[in-house]
Amino acid sequence: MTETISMPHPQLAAIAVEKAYRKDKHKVPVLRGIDVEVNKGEFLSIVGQSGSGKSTLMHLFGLLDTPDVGEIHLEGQQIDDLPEHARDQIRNRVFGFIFQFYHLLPELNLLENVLSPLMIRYSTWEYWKKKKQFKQDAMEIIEKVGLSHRIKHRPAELSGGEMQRAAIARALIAKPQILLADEPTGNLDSSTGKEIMELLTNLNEQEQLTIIMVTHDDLIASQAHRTVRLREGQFELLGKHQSASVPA
Ligand SMILES: Nc1ncnc2c1ncn2[C@@H]1O[C@H](COP(=O)(O)OP(=O)(O)OP(=O)(O)O)[C@@H](O)[C@H]1O
Repeated sequence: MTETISMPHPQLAAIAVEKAYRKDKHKVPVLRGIDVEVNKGEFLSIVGQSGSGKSTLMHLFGLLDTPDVGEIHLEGQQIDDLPEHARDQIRNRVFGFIFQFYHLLPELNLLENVLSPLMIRYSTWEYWKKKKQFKQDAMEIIEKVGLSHRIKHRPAELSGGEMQRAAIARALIAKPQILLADEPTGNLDSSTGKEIMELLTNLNEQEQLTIIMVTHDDLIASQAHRTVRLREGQFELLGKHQSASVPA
């Protein structure tokens, strides 16, 4: 009798994913058969030339868009074909997003920005009932990203690095399992970028937070466990970095 060994599923996977956009009457292929598996606790970086489809792939992972062909799986289950409300729930509860230009709300202070995902997730009544706990959680996260001295500041009163830290705190308040970071250091000088990378690496190592990061910068990319390069709509595997261990 042959014994079947069931392998654990990767946390997130793209399977034979294709995506094209329409420009005038033409179909412009961007992703032409992407296969990638990401394990829990892994830090993956995605590099590639401008226009190679990095953000498109992140949008597909985070259920902000759907593939034309292929599937996105979470813990072995297809998620790209779920009804919209189920996709919304997964997007809000599983994924955290950070972007190159932070996307903080200018009229809210830092603490309010960090709390904003919870204001959206819960009804007004539920939010007010749990507000004390939420505020305490937010203060802990703000301390973790090193911004306790800035809670009343609005985004315009923060530096670029501080705004990115605030955006990271806002992503963390919803306790995501996977952080999708699109050019998180793209708007920062190199030493501030290094500090943000230290913060992301700590979150990955200490909290087993899975991170998928898009970057133009090979040096930044090399701090992840593994880098994949998008070229002509497909992945060119670059392999594991020597310096970091990849969770099984
Ligand atoms: N909504 C859209 N409609 C039409 N074309 C799009 C759309 N989004 C992206 N594209 C096109 O798809 C291609 C890939 O875009 P994408 O933003 O994924 O690339 P990228 O690798 O992230 O680029 P960059 O590094 O410059 O941010 C580009 O040619 C872009 O113009």
